[in-house]
Amino acid sequence: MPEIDSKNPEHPLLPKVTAALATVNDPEIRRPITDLGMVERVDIDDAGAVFVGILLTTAGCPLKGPIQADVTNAVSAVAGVTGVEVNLGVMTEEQRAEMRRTLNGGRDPREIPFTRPDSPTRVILIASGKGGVGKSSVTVNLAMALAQAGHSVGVLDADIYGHSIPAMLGLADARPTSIGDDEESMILPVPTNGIQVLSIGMMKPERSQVVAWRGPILDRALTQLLADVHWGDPDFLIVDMPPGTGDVQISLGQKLPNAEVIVVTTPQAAAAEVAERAGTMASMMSQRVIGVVENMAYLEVECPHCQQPHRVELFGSGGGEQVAKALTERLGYPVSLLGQVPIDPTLRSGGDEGVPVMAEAPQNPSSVVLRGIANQVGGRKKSLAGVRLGLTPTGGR
Ligand SMILES: Nc1ncnc2c1ncn2[C@@H]1O[C@H](COP(=O)(O)OP(=O)(O)OP(=O)(O)O)[C@@H](O)[C@H]1O
Repeated sequence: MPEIDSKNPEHPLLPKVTAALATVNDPEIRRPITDLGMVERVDIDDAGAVFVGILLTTAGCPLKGPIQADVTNAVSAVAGVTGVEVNLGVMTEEQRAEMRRTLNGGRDPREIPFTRPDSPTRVILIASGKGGVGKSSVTVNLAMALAQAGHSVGVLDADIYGHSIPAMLGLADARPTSIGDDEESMILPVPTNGIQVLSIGMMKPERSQVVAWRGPILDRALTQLLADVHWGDPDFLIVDMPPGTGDVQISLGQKLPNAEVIVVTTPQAAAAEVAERAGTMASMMSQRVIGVVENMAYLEVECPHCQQPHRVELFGSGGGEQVAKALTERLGYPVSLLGQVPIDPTLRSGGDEGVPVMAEAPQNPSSVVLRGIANQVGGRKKSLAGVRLGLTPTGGR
């Protein structure tokens, strides 16, 4: 733990106050503020009044309010403390560099942490053949269901054309915090609904701007989103891919050869055929397709005659099954249909309003199916099969 200055280091309350401060996590980094060098000083007077000096990474830190409140609450709860004053300051460039070193844990700052053989993170790419089939909706709600089941989850919106994840989570205007503004800077994903989120859309200076990256620039941007971001070794990184089989698929295929892929399709045969191509592409990049989600599978309506719920298959049927079967044959291992998500107006309105159905209506049929998919995905342990162990052969030349 970095040193904490104090006017009265022998004060009997100091160890208790320090221990209380160690229970406060930075909301973006999810580590104790005491480990991060954010507690600059703690002074305690004879009457038990505590003064805490906190250093933020940037003056405009969007979470300074919650940090100040958490510190006040934690210190107030210590027996013998009669008052708390929290002063917020800002780190120097040297202090920020020290924090980055702590967060990096000694690894090369340009290394993609998810390719390390000992990475605990399962990277799951949500892919589709066509746009508009519900890939982003599945990404957000699956991530939230995994988080609700107790997993730590990062979400990366890599859909350069339709980065809709921020709006779906009510983060349309959020901008991630950057620790430092030089070559070595580190970006912190935005915390919301128990998940950590970063989107290509958040890196644009303005919402209305179009991302027109291709080739090497796109490749570099994707590397940055994986390597220069403090993802903090979550259990899962769920990546919303652009539809189709283009530059991002190739680039992420090379950067994340051990990623797993879920293919999203709608029920009609034409969509299913395109979805098969997305699965085949993933396999060509040495990624493993772990299942298929059929979205907008049916609409449940109450029959005016018998008053029982009936399923209306608005977009046909069988697409998910067809993709799972075709990929099983083509890839030579079982690819199952993980679930059929019904059409749900709350899922749609929740996406538009920035409150995902998993938060707003966790008992809706669409939430129940998506939670079932999360249970299937989350129940499996990270497999080391096919993982490159990063061993360098010795001997020879
Ligand atoms: N099961 C569903 N029930 C009702 N509406 C849905 C459902 N799934 C998705 N939608 C709606 O369909 C639209 C497209 O969904 P979404 O943005 O998730 O698709 P996408 O495949 O990510 O699209 P894109 O590739 O363009 O980003 C959104 O308005 C979303 O709210």
